[in-house]
Amino acid sequence: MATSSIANKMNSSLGRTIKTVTVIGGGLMGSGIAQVAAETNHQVIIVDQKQEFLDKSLNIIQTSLKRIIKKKFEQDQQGGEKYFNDVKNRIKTTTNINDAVQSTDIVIEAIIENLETKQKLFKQIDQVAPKHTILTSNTSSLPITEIAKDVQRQDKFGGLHFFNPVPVMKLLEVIRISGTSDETFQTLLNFGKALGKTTVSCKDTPGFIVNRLLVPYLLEAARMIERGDATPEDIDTAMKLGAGYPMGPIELLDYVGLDTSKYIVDGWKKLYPNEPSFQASELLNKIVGEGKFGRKTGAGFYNYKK
Ligand SMILES: CC(=O)CC(=O)SCCNC(=O)CCNC(=O)[C@H](O)C(C)(C)COP(=O)(O)OP(=O)(O)OC[C@H]1O[C@@H](n2cnc3c(N)ncnc32)[C@H](O)[C@@H]1OP(=O)(O)O
Ligand SMILES: NC(=O)C1=CN([C@@H]2O[C@H](COP(=O)(O)OP(=O)(O)OC[C@H]3O[C@@H](n4cnc5c(N)ncnc54)[C@H](O)[C@@H]3O)[C@@H](O)[C@H]2O)C=CC1
Repeated sequence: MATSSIANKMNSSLGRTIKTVTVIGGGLMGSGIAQVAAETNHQVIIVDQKQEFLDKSLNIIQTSLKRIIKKKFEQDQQGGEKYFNDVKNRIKTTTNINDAVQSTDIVIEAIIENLETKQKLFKQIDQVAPKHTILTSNTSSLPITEIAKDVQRQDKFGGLHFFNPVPVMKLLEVIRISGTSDETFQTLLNFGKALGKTTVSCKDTPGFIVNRLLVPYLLEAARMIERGDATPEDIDTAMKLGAGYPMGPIELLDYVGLDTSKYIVDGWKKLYPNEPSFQASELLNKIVGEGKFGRKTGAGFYNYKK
């Protein structure tokens, strides 16, 4: 029988309790992470570059919360209103990173998928955050070890990879690097549980578990369109009805964001140029070049504008 090299279960009493959470980047993922953290009684601060992005983030959270409350408090309007306000009151926003990390237990970075930008950000945070603060990245594809390259507190660094939409998807991939202490790793596993997620762990390997399998599949679907093998609609219908996936691969590319998908492939191609399943899709590059990033911009492979 195979034995697991990355233990996903340790002594849960080893970890510390996370009470305050700083989410950097309030886009698709950051807003979902902030929402789930606030819904599970954590105090949350979201940081983004401009107030308008923070306003957009709060809008995403409010829309999602309303969907949840509609079901959860179907017969209890007052309870629903209280839940909505309580969650909202646990979330603050700022454009000042240094302020946002002053007294936080954990930083979850969910900014653009670019190695240099993430490295620069963590170098800055490492200098200003309190000693006990754990630093994590929600990267889809970049090595956590590389992201943490310029950080002194290697023992308090790890990967927390959430899935889109965060309030719905139950999985959290928890990644440790060689310097991550047992206490930090256990704290991250406990935190995942506190967020209501099921945790899995793997080596700091490209795409971790899910994206290592998912992204090559998504890219091959785009290449099928390029080759004229099938239409986007038929590819999506085929994978939904023939393989039981909730979304077809082309719909899912639009849902993840075509810009983010391109960053993932570009990053992998740079780091692993000879890996055949990490080759770019010309069609994906062309659509991104036209400024169509998928659902979030109203157009991608499909058009979402009404
Ligand atoms: C790129 C990376 O690094 C990693 C990734 O994230 S890869 C992407 C991973 N995500 C996926 O693969 C998503 C695949 N798609 C799905 O699972 C589903 O299509 C979906 C959950 C997104 C939507 O489900 P659906 O059945 O098509 O639509 P819909 O009926 O609107 O939603 C289903 C439920 O989720 C809820 N929901 C959907 N989105 C929501 C959101 N943002 N917030 C709150 N609730 C939401 C709905 O209210 C609904 O709840 P009930 O069934 O209890 O009524
Ligand atoms: N979209 C997806 O399905 C998933 C994405 N991820 C990862 O999460 C991260 C974020 O992705 P998305 O939320 O989809 O992107 P997004 O484009 O929706 O949001 C990114 C946000 O970060 C902000 N930002 C960029 N640089 C910043 C900086 N230096 N400081 C503060 N804020 C900054 C942007 O203004 C934007 O609001 C990426 O690393 C991505 O690979 C992980 C899981 C799933």
